[in-house]
Amino acid sequence: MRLDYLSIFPAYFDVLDISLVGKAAINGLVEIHAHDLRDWTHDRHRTVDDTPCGGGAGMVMKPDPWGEAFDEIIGTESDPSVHVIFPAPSGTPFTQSAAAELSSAQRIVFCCGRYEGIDHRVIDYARSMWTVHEVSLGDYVLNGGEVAALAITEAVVRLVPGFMGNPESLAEESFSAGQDGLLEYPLFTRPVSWRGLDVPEVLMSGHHGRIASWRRDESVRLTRERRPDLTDSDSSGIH
Ligand SMILES: Nc1cc(-c2ccc3cc[nH]c3c2)n[nH]1
Repeated sequence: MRLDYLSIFPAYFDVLDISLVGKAAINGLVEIHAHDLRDWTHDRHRTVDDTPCGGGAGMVMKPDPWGEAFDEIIGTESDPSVHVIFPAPSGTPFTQSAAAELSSAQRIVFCCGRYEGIDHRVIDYARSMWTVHEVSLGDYVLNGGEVAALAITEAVVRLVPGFMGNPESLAEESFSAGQDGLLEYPLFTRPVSWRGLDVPEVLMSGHHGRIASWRRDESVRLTRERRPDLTDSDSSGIH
């Protein structure tokens, strides 16, 4: 899997060399390429923004640098196997199932906006050429797309076959299919007693049936408390 990042702050992605994603890069599972959008400007000030047509506050990212960067990084041929991701507050909420789908992609290009956003024709052009995803991380506003791109990268790459040492651990995580789309149950480890707080006895019983039942009940309880929106979804085991 090749991952490209287009941003006016490409140094945001240096952290990928440190994290587990960096390990995957060393193992050849993923290739990471960060690019400075200003490399595709031609004026002395390396301008990437301009005032919004129709007025309004702030600045909008000009289409020209994006188009020239696309030409060089992706190419000028249409290819639906290339996934181009635009993080945006107006995007479709990013989910674990979206991460799972993207984990089989061979190429993902992250377009990280700044200012008030990117000229919409950039997205329209990308849609005419590649598979485009406008995604939101959640109902809050960031200053740009970089942090969202990092979060999406981690969610996707950890699902790439061969990345996780123990793929079985993926099955029990929140939102995973193996968890029936429920939130993960509380976790405990040694010491059994810590500052007057004890591990639930059932987990020390060695009775696997009771442990499984306790964990299921806790997942259902937590999901009902914190994410009632998940309790009606087809993937959840509760209705
Ligand atoms: N979920 C979420 C995405 C964003 C986001 C994404 C891109 C840009 C570009 C300028 N501001 C941005 C904000 N905020 N919150």
